[in-house]
Amino acid sequence: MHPRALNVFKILRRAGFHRPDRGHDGQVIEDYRPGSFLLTSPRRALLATGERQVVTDPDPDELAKRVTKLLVDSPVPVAVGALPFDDQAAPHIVLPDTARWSGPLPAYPRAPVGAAVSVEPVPSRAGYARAVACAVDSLRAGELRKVVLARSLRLTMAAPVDVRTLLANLVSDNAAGFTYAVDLPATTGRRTLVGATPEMLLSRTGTTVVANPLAGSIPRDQDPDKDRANGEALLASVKDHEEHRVVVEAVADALAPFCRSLDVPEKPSLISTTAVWHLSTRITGELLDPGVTSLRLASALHPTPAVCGTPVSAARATITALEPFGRGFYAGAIGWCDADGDGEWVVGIRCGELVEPVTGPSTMTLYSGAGIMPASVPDLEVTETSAKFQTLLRAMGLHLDLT
Ligand SMILES: C=C(O[C@H]1C=CC=C(C(=O)O)[C@@H]1O)C(=O)O
Repeated sequence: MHPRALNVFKILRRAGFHRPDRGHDGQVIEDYRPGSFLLTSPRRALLATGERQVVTDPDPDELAKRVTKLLVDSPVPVAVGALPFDDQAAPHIVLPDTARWSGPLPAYPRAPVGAAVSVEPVPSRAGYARAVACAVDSLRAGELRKVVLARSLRLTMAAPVDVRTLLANLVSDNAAGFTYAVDLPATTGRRTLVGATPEMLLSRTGTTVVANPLAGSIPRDQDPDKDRANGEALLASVKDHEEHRVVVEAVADALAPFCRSLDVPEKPSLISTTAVWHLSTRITGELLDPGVTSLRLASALHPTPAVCGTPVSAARATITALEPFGRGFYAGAIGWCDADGDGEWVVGIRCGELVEPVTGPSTMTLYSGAGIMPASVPDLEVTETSAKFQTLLRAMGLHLDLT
C-alpha cells in the first residue's frame, strides 16, 4: 500500500470508520448505546456514535453545502441524522465521532423490551375515522388530490425501554426493511426515534440514484389464502393504484431536474412486510451533476406524498388541521451521506418516539398513517393504520387489541 494511503487508512481505522464495501464488522446492534445512530438495510448496517458537530440549516441547499464542506476535512467522513416532517423544525444532521459498517445483520434471539402501564390512542379510533371522513370531503371538493393522515398511540412504560433489544427484534422481524434509531434534539432527558421502515426514500451511489416509493396498502392475514387474496385485491384496487401514482409522479418530478436519465416503471409491484402489503415502484436515475449529494437529493424529495400529500402546502394545512399532535420527526427522512456524496435515506415511518425524561416514566409514542384519497373508506383506513402499528407493537412484545 502507498505510504500516504496507509496513513489515511490508519486515521480512518482510528476513527472507527470503514467503507461499506470494505469492513464487515458485525456487532453493530450489540454495540448500540443510547445516543447512537443506527441504520440497517438488507445489504449493510451503519452504527455512528458521538456528536462532533450538529448541522441544522433549514435551507436544503445550505444544509447540503455545509455538510459537504465539513466532510472534506472530517476524520470520520460520513454525516448521519434526520430531516423532520414538521417544516418549522430544524434538520438534525450530525458529524459523529465514530462510524462503523457491517454487512447484513442476522436474526437475533427474541427478548422482551418492556411493558406499558397505559396506552392512550390520540386521536381515538372514532376520532381518526372522523378526520378521514373530513379529508375525504376536501378531496372530493377538489382542493386536494391526496393527503396522508396519521394517528398515534402514547404508551407510558413501566420501566426504561431497552432500545438495543427493540432494535434486535425489529431487525429480526424486518430483514427486507430498514431498521433505525436516531437520537433527536431534546431540551432535557433523551428523545430517540426508533423504527423499521419498508420505504427507501433515496440512495445515491456515484451518479446512480434509486428511489423506491411505496403507497397503497392492505393488511396481511394469518390465513395464507386470505393473505394472498388481500395482496391480489391490492393489485386490483383502482383507488390504491391512483394513491400510488400520485407518489411516483411526485418523486419522478422532484428527481427530474437533477437527472439526465430517469427510469420510471409503468406499473408498481407488490411487496410485503410482516404487517402489510404495499404497492412499490423502484425508480432509477443518472445524475446530471455528480456533485449533488444524497443529502441534497433527500431534501428535494422529502416529504413525498407517501407521508404528506398533493399539493404539498394544502396537504400540510389539512394535516395540521386534522391531526391532534405534532409529527416532529415521524414521517421525516433518516439516513447518511458520505464525503463522496453517496448515501441512503429512508422514510421515517413504522416507528415510535421514545421520550426518557430526567425523572418520571418513559413514554413511547407510536405513529401510523395512511394515504387518503377521494374514494377512501374511513373504517378501512382505521384497519390499515392498526395493522401498521403492529411493526412496533410486535417488536416490543405488546399485544394490544386495536379493533
Ligand atoms: C404514512 C405511512 O405509510 C405510508 C407509506 C406506505 C404506504 C402508505 C399507504 O398506503 O397509505 C403510506 O403512504 C405510515 O406507515 O405511517
